[in-house]
Amino acid sequence: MLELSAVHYAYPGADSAALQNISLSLHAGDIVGVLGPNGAGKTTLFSLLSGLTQPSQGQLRWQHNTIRVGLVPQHLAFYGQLSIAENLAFFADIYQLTGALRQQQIQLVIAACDLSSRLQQRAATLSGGWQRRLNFAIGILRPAELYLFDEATVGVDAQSRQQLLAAVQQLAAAGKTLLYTSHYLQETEQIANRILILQQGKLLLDTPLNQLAATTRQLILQWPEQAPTGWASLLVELSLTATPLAKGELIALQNEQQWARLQQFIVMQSWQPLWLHYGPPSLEQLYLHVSGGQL
Ligand SMILES: Nc1ncnc2c1ncn2[C@@H]1O[C@H](COP(=O)(O)OP(=O)(O)OP(=O)(O)O)[C@@H](O)[C@H]1O
Repeated sequence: MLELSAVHYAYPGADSAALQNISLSLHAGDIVGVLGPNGAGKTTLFSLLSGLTQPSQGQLRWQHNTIRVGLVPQHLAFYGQLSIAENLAFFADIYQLTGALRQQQIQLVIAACDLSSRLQQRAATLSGGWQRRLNFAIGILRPAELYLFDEATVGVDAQSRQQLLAAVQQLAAAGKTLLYTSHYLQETEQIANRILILQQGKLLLDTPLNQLAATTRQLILQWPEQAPTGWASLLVELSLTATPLAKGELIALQNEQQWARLQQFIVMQSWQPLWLHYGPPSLEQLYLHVSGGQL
């Protein structure tokens, strides 16, 4: 649906690039959790995907000519002096929604974000969590192929958050593509089927999540300096690929036999890995290791 190849972006006058050499493909039905510490480049990536900025180098290629993008921005983007209902009507006008589709979309987001009890309340007088829900509703009001959620649930109470996550999952089930940033790793783990990890503008990891974790095992290991002789050729023999991490490497295994062969090799060595984890890693474990410990 969308391909980024070798995308690079530097803000005018900045010393270093906010995004460097980002290549990835996005597909219908993907819920992609985008993780990275503050300043990693997540919001910049969303600006490029929503067309607000253009890459300094590299290309974004859409499968179809017109792709509509729904954005739930990190900063609240509605009119405080208008009520919830007036804000929804205003943005429906901006998105040029008319007739039955307009009514349908407005009703859909009111239900998805549980807004019905305060439709007439001025947005400025809502609590922080309610304002987030309105912000979320406006972002998904527009029928789109790609939806971007940037810290969409900050400050929302646990029950309402589950409702918003359910709305995200419904969009994916309807074949939409979603990118989702959150510093709540459990939340990302709950909904994402794929994880991107960014750090200092670089894409450190792009890996499938839930279903893969249930059916396959991942090995994360770190040799003291370099891998022993024979390690690389054993990986080739077993048709395995090692993805380099900030510390060590990650290898996705398809069966227990592969793990048995690797174990056999590891125990025979005169030096052992500094770090080794085998199994379906929790997202937090994976993330902390890949990013070198920065949340
Ligand atoms: N308007 C701007 N002008 C110059 N530099 C910027 C601008 N916006 C962001 N940056 C820089 O670009 C880099 C990436 O920032 P970005 O906001 O994309 O990170 P982020 O991963 O979304 O962070 P956070 O988790 O804090 O929201 C940072 O070094 C930031 O200082």
